[in-house]
Amino acid sequence: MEELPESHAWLLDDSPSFGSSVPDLVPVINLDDPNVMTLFGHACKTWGVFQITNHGVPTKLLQEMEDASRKLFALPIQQKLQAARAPNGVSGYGVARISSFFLKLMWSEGFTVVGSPYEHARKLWPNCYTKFCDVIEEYKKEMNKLAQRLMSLILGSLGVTMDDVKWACLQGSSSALQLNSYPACPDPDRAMGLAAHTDSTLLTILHQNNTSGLQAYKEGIGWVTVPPIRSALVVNVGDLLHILSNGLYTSVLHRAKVNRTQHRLSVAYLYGPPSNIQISPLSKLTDKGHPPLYRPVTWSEYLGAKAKHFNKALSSVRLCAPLNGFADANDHNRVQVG
Ligand SMILES: C=C1C[C@]23C[C@@]1(O)CC[C@H]2[C@@]12CCC[C@@](C)(C(=O)O1)[C@H]2[C@@H]3C(=O)O
Ligand SMILES: O=C(O)CCC(=O)C(=O)O
Ligand SMILES: [Fe+2]
Repeated sequence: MEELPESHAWLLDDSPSFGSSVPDLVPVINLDDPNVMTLFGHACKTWGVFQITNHGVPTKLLQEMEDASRKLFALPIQQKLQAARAPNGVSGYGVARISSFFLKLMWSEGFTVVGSPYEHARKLWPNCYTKFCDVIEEYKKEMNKLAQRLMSLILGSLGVTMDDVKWACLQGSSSALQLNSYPACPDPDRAMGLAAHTDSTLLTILHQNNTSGLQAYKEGIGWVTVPPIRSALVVNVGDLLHILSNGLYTSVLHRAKVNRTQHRLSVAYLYGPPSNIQISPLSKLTDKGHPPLYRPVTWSEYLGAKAKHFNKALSSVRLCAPLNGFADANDHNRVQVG
């Protein structure tokens, strides 16, 4: 394709936007650093996004996941559509589910895995789906282990232990895997890979291939690129952690831009609590002067709120107006989202 179709041309007015020469960089935290807990707390408070190194996930597995994803998106469209996400379903192939909130189309395709990948993988490769499924299962296992470790550090940085949060040690936490593909685009400045959003998770662990595109929004600065670092994974604070920390750690608004020459791939591990556990601000963080700002909500209920209200979902579970008069970061009224 030589020209961007009008259906995909976004009217973007989001300056200032910084590339790699930002005055302030997204933190990169070495998990072996003796100060890791403090560094996590600071990054969650000031950015809501950071990169981690020495995370222990085998490089080979990250590469296998990337290869499996590339293989999937390289299939002919008719074959991918065999595994299309059902209208009210969550798993399968399709456009970003937030697409319905925007007039323009995004320059991307996705594949979501909730639970077992077998049903959809069989439709993609009727005779050879085992390798794909094995990689997905192994990836989910490693990511779950890492997410529990990150959660323990994040709770620690809030002065809380995993024992204080009864569900945190429970097996059966819910998760989803989102494979994203952003083909090279003839007019990347006017296109949008994945529109600005926050994740509904506790936290998201993102692996991006060697092509930049992920941007995070920082109050007072604007859109900042999160550069791909080969050995690093990106961690986003999601809306449920925002609620759990009573707004101390803010869920990060982020988006994916596209590239003129390179095909970009990313794999997001969306980590949440067991689906029917009520999440509310930690009692250790609230008192008379700091009342709980959000009502208890389960992950399933919150995903429903997100599907209905999108960027107003966090406000929809808010109990009282913020004392400082500012809207929630997620009520990104000042940031153009579509
Ligand atoms: C668990 C989930 C979070 C998610 C909706 C989903 O059911 C599965 C896909 C997830 C994802 C990935 C891309 C961005 C996002 C906003 C979307 O449209 O689908 C998130 C959803 C979310 O965090 O709300
Ligand atoms: O592709 C990216 O960098 C972002 C993906 C993302 O935000 C998501 O899957 O939720
Ligand atoms: Fe996201």
